[in-house]
Amino acid sequence: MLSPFVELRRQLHQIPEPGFQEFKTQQLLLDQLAKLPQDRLTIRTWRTGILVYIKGLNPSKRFGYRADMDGLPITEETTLPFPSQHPGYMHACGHDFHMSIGIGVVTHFTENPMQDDLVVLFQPAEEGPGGALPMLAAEELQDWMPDQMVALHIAPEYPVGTIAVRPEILFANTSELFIDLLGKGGHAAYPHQANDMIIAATQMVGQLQTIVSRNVNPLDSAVITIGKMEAGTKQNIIAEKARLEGTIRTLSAASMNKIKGRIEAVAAGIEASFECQVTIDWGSNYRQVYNDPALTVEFMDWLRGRDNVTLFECTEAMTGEDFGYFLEKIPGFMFWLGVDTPHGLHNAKLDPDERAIDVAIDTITAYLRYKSN
Ligand SMILES: CC(=O)N[C@@H](CCC[C@H](N)C(=O)O)C(=O)O
Repeated sequence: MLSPFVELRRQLHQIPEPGFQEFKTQQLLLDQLAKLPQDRLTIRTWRTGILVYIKGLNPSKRFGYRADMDGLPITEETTLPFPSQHPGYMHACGHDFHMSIGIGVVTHFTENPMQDDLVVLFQPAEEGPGGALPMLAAEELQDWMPDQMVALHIAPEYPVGTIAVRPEILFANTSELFIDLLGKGGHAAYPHQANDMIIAATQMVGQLQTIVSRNVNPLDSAVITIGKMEAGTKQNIIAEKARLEGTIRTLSAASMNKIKGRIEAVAAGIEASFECQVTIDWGSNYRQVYNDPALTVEFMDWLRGRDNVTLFECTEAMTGEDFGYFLEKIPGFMFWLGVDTPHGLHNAKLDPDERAIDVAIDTITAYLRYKSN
């Protein structure tokens, strides 16, 4: 017999939706919350997100757990019997897990209240454009602001039962990167009368790859990835336009500024050498996920005393997370939850082990109860 939270994860898995369009997801979660005893619950919605307040027995603090809600534009290639029903979209970053764990935590505390209050936030648009910052500013959250926050992210590389975490930086600073190149289109047979943006864009991709290798201190990790490239209309037409889409990751704000400066310099060089126009849009930017050192060390010590989980002190990762914005305002931490699958995050074959859902619910509820007493 499946746990109700695994059952919910399977339902959520079938309806991945883009950021701020999580309409079916929101409704499914609201339906689930409506089935719970309501005496300790207050529920608010904000855009496609949900805020849930669970009143404690004798509260002096307010804890927070955050789950993100959106899916990714990936066509699923798993062999699961409950695949995505939304063509071209998939929960390939584990947000279906994060949400079902959130409902598990709410369910636990509505049935077995702790001393303190708890706010569980279902936050839209983590993959972009970013829901954390506007949710933090939302009127609906102001009188429910937690004193301490916790969140998790599934980790394909660790076995089920592993929790990986570290004090201080866990995830990188991020900036999206959108580059539009505008030249002059023309006939394939008359290249001298045109400015070919396919050549300009491919040269630019090559030059961007020199920034991390030549301009950033090798001991200060950084990444520039171009994940999408678009240009041209037909094989015998010289492309007037090209577009590059990517992301920048750094472990320091200073490196982010330096990289952005270098990208602008590369763009100016491309403009001069190809007689074209290059426009840069930095899209959405996320702050690093900075785990509060004292709370994280305390959590790690507490984990060492538990026999159903193995603690692993990990290194920083170049992934991004807008949960960093919560941690900038509210002390807390994020941790990795082992889900043991050979396929990484953002992979069309990602198939996390569902046994991790109960491990997470059990760990978070026990930790919050420990902190609340
Ligand atoms: C955990 C994870 O995979 N998060 C995403 C966050 C994306 C931020 C933004 N859209 C960007 O691409 O910069 C990630 O790609 O790390």
